[in-house]
Amino acid sequence: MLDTTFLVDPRGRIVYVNAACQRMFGYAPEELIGQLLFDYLAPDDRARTQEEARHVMAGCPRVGFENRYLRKDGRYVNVMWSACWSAEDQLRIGVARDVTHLKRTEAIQHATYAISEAAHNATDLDGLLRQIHQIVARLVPVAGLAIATCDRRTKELSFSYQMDRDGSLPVLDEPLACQFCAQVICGGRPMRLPDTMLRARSGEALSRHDRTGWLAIPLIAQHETIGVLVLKSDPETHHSDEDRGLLHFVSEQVAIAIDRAQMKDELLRAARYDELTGLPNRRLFKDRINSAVARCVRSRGSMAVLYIDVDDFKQVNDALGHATGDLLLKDIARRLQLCVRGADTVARLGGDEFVVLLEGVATQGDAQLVVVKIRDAMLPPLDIGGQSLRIQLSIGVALYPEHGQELEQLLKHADEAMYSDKRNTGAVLTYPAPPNPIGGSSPADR
Ligand SMILES: Nc1nc2c(ncn2[C@@H]2O[C@H](COP(=O)(O)OP(=O)(O)OP(=O)(O)O)[C@@H](O)[C@H]2O)c(=O)[nH]1
Repeated sequence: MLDTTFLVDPRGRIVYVNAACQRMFGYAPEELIGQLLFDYLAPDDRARTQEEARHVMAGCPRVGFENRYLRKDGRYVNVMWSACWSAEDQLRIGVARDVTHLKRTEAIQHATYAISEAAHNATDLDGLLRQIHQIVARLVPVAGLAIATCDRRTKELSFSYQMDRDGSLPVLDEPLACQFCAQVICGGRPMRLPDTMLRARSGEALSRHDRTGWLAIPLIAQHETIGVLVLKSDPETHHSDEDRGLLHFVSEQVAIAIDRAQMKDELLRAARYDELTGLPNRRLFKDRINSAVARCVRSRGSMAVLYIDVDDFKQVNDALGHATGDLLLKDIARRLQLCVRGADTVARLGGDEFVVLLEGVATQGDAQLVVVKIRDAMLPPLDIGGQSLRIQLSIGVALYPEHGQELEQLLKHADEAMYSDKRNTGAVLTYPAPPNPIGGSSPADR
């Protein structure tokens, strides 16, 4: 028979079981007869199974109750029961069907569906990784989970997500974890953290804590390894071959979901940030200034906009090359950011033009304090490949509401003020710090 038939007395003791139990539970009939069936139950399923047995013994035959038992080899078997009570014999008659395979298929289907739903609904990569943790934890025993992802451009590996069961703690110390993940990426297949690597870290015999199991599965999307899924398991519940099979299958869906989320994040970032400097671009700046205007209208607040242009920047490109010009722009962006508060916005409009949004600044005098700070920050020359570059900025200020009550008016005023500043100061960009202005550009020329 494919199914296992049990006869169980009112106390739950097995009175009879057929030979099919050997295949399903790993025990021969003589090993089970006389034992309590309850003792073989998965601990999590005990309470509801007792409840179900009471029901059956009250004279309600049932078909379709499911629970799990621990086999002799330590694996779980999923069982579906048909059971009834014989009052005459004072025996519970149960026919057990092995539905482990069915359950596994169901679990894979659920996980696949849940992952694609999470990929669809998650607003960002962080949210997606949190949901993936929950989905994996429903599939196999997980004490903690980490996800390492490769940077698309640099190919550097870093941990984008690490979480223990209790919601805290980095999962594995970082250098060891990176070394382990690098090995998994090279091998291209799931791998358990070898004890030798743990010993190399602790330098002695492994403690119970160190015996925690670590299983890493490469995340492969479009034939490329994009990261590694690292699972922590308690010393008592190392992942079985079946768990590994499940994880291997699910990891393919996880990889696709992460790949898509990364791409979406990148597209969103590219649409809002300047690639060279990492500063907000014109579009994001407009959003920020519009929100700031709305806040000012509500709270009768004030703000200032600084329009900044690098004097004679073209000559850096012409004389020292575009790459040097790029480095200079990056350094200017960095220095500008150091001059303002976290709540302020520094953005690059394009080329050598930057803007700064200073919320809560009401007067020309207050804005000028920041202008002076910025000019001071640009005083130290930048050293690029032995070239000492000095720069000068032209800066124009517009105040809300004095010079405009909306974005375009404010930018126009600040731009005009910047040109007026350029006319007044003249260009003094020098490299490698010679005394004369470059290229004969005089304020009158512009
Ligand atoms: N290296 C580099 N140069 C850029 C980039 N974007 C624009 N530029 C260059 O920046 C220069 C901008 O020059 P302008 O603002 O027109 O002129 P300028 O030399 O700064 O002169 P003034 O503005 O009158 O002081 C042009 O040569 C552009 O080609 C960039 O991303 N990297």
